[in-house]
Amino acid sequence: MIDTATALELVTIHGSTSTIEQEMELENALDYVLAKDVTSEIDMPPFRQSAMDGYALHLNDGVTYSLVEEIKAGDDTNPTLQKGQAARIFTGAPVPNTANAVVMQEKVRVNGEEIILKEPVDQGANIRPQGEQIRAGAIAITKGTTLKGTHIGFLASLGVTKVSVCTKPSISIVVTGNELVDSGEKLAYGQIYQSNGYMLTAVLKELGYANTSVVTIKDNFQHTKTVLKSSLASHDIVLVTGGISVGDYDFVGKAFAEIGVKEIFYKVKQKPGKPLYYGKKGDTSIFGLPGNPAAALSCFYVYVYPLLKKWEGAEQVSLPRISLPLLADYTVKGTRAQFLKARIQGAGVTILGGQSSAMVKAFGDANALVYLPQNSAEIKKGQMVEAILLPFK
Ligand SMILES: Nc1nc2c(c(=O)[nH]1)N[C@H]1C(S)=C(S)[C@@H](COP(=O)(O)OP(=O)(O)OC[C@H]3O[C@@H](n4cnc5c(N)ncnc54)[C@H](O)[C@@H]3O)O[C@H]1N2
Ligand code: MOO
Repeated sequence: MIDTATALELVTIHGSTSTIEQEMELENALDYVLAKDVTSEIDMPPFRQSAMDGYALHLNDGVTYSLVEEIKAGDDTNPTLQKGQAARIFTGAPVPNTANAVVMQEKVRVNGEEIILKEPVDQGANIRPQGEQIRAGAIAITKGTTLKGTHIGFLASLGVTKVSVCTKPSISIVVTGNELVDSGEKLAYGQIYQSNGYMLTAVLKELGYANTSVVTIKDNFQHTKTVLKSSLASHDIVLVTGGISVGDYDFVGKAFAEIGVKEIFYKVKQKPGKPLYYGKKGDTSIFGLPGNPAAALSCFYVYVYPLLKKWEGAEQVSLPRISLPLLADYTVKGTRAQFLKARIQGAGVTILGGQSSAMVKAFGDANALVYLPQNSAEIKKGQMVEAILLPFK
């Protein structure tokens, strides 16, 4: 059995990266990874901009200025102000080249066609210099960034309409088990509702991977081989759940071997997810995730997420990890490394109840997974632990 760090390293070494790029309208590019740097074609702001409603001044030594102009946002006027002259100006309006400060209207007294400063005004006050945010020709966002709403907002402000992004992988989810029944049907004794397929489809969608399909199969060797073969042939990534342990009806590992999947690793010293399998056939990666839903989800965030990100050429492949103090004592069961459903609150993190690998309920309250290395034993309140930040929490 290998340790968690080795398993993660093997996934990131062996995971393939797509070579296909596509041009995409900016508005459709949410959650795609940039395939090329985006360079700004304009200075932002494109002109010297007023940051306040007030008066643009050509500073002199006195406190009284004569009012000669009015400039609204969107106006294309650039009046010449002599020393001691002022123009009424509004937030976002172009500041005349001859003005060297803007004073907020609250800080002046208006007297007919004159304004009187209530306090001194600094040179350059309340003027956003041209190109203050970015200069034309500079890189706005680098290749490998996963585009979020914030990035789209920034690129839109630069007038970008199209971006070059990496294609997303097509993902096949194969759920195995004789006991599985689809929701909507009545449960007979010994049966449970199939949930892994719905769960993985939903968390993938949440992360921007919508090109997914689910197949449910019984614990039958021939059928397992046939379905896995066709899933591998038609997808970039295959996620199988269940049937990967050592039981007589766990056919997934044997099927992988027979259809020519190259095993990269099988079994990791971790809880949950001990029987995790990762292999490759050609460029297609395949995971054998444990059937237990919380184990499958934990392995998804720790190992599948970096594989997806690497496939897209992302700069940052793993979920971020931070160090935080534990808010209550925790006793570790067993010696394996642990990924524990946890909630970061304030300046610390609490390990939640319901840690069984069959129990997915606590994931609803979790915003992190606490990682405890092998043989952690007793962790005391206040001790620093590593927390993996879950996305969208
Ligand atoms: N003798 C041993 N038995 C087991 C070992 C072991 O080392 N020696 N490891 C245990 C560990 S740890 C895990 S994790 C499980 C993993 O088993 P499988 O991946 O083969 O999963 P299954 O047995 O098929 O299912 C486990 C559990 O999950 C339920 N399940 C499966 N698929 C779904 C689904 N799509 N939706 C909802 N629930 C699902 C299934 O009914 C089982 O209860 O093996 C241990 N055994
Ligand atoms: O490793 Mo299993 O996922 O503990 O139950």
